[in-house]
Amino acid sequence: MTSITRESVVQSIEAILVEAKNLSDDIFEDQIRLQSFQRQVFRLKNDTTAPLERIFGEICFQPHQSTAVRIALEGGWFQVLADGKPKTAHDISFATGAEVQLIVRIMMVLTATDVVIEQGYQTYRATPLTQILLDPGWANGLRHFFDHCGPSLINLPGYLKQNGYKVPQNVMTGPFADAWGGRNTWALYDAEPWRGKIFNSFMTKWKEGTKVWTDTYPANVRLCSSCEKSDDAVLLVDIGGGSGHVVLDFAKEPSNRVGRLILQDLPAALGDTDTLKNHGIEAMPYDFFTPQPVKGAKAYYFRGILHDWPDRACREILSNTATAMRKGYSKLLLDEMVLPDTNVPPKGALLDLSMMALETGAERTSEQWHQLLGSVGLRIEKIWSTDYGLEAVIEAVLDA
Ligand SMILES: C[S@@+](CC[C@H](N)C(=O)[O-])C[C@H]1O[C@@H](n2cnc3c(N)ncnc32)[C@H](O)[C@@H]1O
Repeated sequence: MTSITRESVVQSIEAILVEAKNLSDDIFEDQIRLQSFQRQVFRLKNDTTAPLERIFGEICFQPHQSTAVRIALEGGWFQVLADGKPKTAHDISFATGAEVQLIVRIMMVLTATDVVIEQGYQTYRATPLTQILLDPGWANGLRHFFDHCGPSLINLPGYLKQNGYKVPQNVMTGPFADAWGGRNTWALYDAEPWRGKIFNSFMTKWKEGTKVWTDTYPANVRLCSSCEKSDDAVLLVDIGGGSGHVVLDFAKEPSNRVGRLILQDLPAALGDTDTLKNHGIEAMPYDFFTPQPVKGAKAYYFRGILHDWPDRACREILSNTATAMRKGYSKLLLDEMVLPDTNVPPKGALLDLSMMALETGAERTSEQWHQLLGSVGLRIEKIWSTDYGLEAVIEAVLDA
């Protein structure tokens, strides 16, 4: 372990300054540079915090921070701050009915962690964070991770110990089912549809917050130009596409209208099929653990599906697709993360743990993707990727 001295702190700050000068004018525009800068700032902050302080000031108390945000969200307190003007605990109490002393105690956590600004004595102001949580989609993201993933995460250390510290492989007996009375995520959403709505609303929002897959993958060159020219020809099947936000987006581009577009999911997830029909998209109930009924499409597209499942289930899903693919013509497209082998950014690492807790799934490295696809007779032609692989499209074909 290298010891931290005043000199090494000064050197780190100088290195950070160089990184800062390399940021683009709009710092959020170039994510690669921003993440490299953030990593150095994060490391300096950690290096200059005593280890005991890190354990008891940060790690032990992370759940407390999310709990405080979750309470304020559900209590409607962020709504009261929405106009950007300072509000007292009494104002929030008057608007929401919460007791003043409770507001003061929870706000103490939120101001200490910079979620809310403390403007003066028992007086609070919104931050960009609280403004984001006013959006129902992002608020549902917090609900999803806290309410659905939370119990499974808290259960995970005991679950893994009990099961001999092995990667969970069975979704029916995995950590989520163990924490939720034997139900996996999809069974829970089925039994309590309002939870499924929370999840779907978050997924739709999440999609808005990330790159469009066709920014990473040149669909025009790789798919549209070689799609068969006949009325029956299927250009793209979006499998497990939820209510269809991705395929609807894809359909808006006239140059993508060179073949049929099909959306598949479980019946309950398909949503409003009239909107789809109006955009010329066919909605088709389909369970991806059964053989794919659409044969010989140009592309079979999965977004954020395989990271939900352990390897054995993925092999089943992929085999069901591979049998419908036409050799030398069809492509399998996986819109997924491809984790770097080292220095995985926090977003990738923490999502991987969420996938284990939520669905017994995993984020995968390039080698893991090669192995998984190779095991069912598929070959990766190219991984199209940006942002350290956190946005990637894996393009595969039937192996020779
Ligand atoms: C993480 S969401 C991804 C949704 C969409 N692809 C997106 O990126 O927004 C997983 C999707 O898989 C669907 N799903 C789960 N089990 C399925 C099954 N057996 N057959 C088909 N779809 C399934 C869910 O209904 C859900 O829409």
